[in-house]
Amino acid sequence: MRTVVAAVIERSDRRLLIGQRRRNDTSPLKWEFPGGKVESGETPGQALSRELKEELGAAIQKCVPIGRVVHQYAETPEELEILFFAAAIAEGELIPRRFEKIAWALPKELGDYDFLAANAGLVANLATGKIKPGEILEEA
Ligand SMILES: Nc1nc2c([nH]c(=O)n2[C@H]2C[C@H](O)[C@@H](COP(=O)(O)OP(=O)(O)OP(=O)(O)O)O2)c(=O)[nH]1
Repeated sequence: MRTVVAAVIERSDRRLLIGQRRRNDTSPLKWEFPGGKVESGETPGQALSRELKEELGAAIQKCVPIGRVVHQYAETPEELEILFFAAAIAEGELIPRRFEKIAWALPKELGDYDFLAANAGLVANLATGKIKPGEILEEA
């Protein structure tokens, strides 16, 4: 089983950062949270920091686990364990290096985006306010 880490980043206006996969990626043009596969020798936290730097030029300041999903996509052989985190990043411009595009969406707008299948449960919990990443980070 391959482990993937992904970050839910909330801005001061409550919007969440989401990224659209590129046309030539697996699951083309689907939306996801920034992140990627944990490489050997890395902790999940280290992998999250590396991915956010690579994908967006962003520096993680804090992260707290908010969910775990095991999912197998039909088009890929490996089963995935996806670890979701609420994360805070340092202020500064984001440079989308690996996404078709990025967006800042209100939780209630998340349903308008075509997310990867494994994200359905988390997206529902964010959209209904059952999971509030900003509050979770503040309380941690
Ligand atoms: N970054 C990220 N990946 C996710 C999320 N949800 C979800 O199912 N995934 C899946 C998509 C990919 O299969 C895998 C992340 O792999 P990756 O982004 O590092 O690498 P990749 O697209 O090159 O992987 P691959 O499928 O082409 O092998 O996890 C999510 O919210 N964020």
